[in-house]
Amino acid sequence: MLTQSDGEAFAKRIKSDVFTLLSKVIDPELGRSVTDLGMITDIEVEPAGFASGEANDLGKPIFDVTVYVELTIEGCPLTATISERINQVLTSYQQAILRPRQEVSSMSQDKLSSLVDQLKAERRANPFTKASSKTRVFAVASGKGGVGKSSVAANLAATFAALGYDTAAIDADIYGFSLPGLFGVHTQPTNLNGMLMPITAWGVKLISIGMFAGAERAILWRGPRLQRSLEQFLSDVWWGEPDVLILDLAPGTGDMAISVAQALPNAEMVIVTTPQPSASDVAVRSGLVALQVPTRVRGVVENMSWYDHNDERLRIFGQGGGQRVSDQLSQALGYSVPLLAQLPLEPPIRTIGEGGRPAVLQENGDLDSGSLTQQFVKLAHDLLAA
Ligand SMILES: Nc1ncnc2c1ncn2[C@@H]1O[C@H](COP(=O)(O)OP(=O)(O)OP(=O)(O)O)[C@@H](O)[C@H]1O
Repeated sequence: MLTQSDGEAFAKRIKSDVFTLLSKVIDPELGRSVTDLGMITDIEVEPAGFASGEANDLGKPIFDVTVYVELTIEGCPLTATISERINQVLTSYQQAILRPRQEVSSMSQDKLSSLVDQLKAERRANPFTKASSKTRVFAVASGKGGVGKSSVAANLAATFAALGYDTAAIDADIYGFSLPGLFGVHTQPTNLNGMLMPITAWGVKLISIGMFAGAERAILWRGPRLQRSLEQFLSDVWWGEPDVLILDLAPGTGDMAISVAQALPNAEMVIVTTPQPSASDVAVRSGLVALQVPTRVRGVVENMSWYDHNDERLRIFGQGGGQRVSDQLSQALGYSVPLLAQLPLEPPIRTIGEGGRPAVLQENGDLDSGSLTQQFVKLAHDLLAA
């Protein structure tokens, strides 16, 4: 039996232990612990008797623990996740049985502003230009529209994430955005005093102009649009420090790739084409941008290379486009630009993609075991290898 003073001393120890345990609860949006973010404003611990139920808990002291949580914004969509994580930490405590309770409120405007200022001060405007940035940036480009550039970007991002890499993706195709649809995102990013939280879908942190409506979209569209919206996505979104950043560029041969190379000097380009000359000729031109700006073209992905039908391989769009782009870019740029993958025409890429899930993933979010997925896994590894 605990005396009253033992009980008080124990409660004090529990309070400090709980604070330490909560320092491991990470806010899913900001990627920082709830204690670092000042979200835990108090912890109250009250003795509540002794356990008499389950055999392995018999005799353990019971405490009611109230955690006062201040959320960064009211109605934060991830409140339930944060609450659940806090409860898990409390119920896993070994030395006593803790009965958790949470008092949830939201931060005052002043506290929120200073938190956002502090977070902003900790990073440069565009975190990906830092010499120490560990993020590999892959910009997926094509000359022509409709060749499957966005599908390749989405499936590649989902593959990296499913392989365990911290992965982000920017839909830089502001006029023809498609990543929200391909990832099944229908919500608007949280705006934390001017800092936007990317939306995580299928393990990928995503941002797209398609996620914004009304005034927010209007702001992103102002000014010299392409350059500015990309810069805003890079500097106003809280990215943390992902291992991989995928950009889905607008189709075309000019401005966008130059903007990307200026904003992201480490960006490596992946050119997507289909086999036919009308796509591959213009794909070569999109890669030649690397002659004007210091960016490296890492390789070519040929999409819709064939369609397997009743044991017959049909080359619906002809053949040779990917190899042609690879040969011509290698020659023009003076280094090897390999043909990294040839992907089949497979209806599930479209049907599953249109349903809001990258086709390389199963419904539970794990990588599928099919040959298409294996090709994306190989592509992901090859891109990281050099
Ligand atoms: N390998 C494939 N097999 C079957 N369908 C595909 C394949 N790749 C892409 N698609 C489908 O083709 C259409 C065009 O693809 P996607 O939007 O990815 O192309 P895009 O090059 O990004 O086009 P845009 O730049 O015009 O947005 C989509 O409906 C997509 O689902």
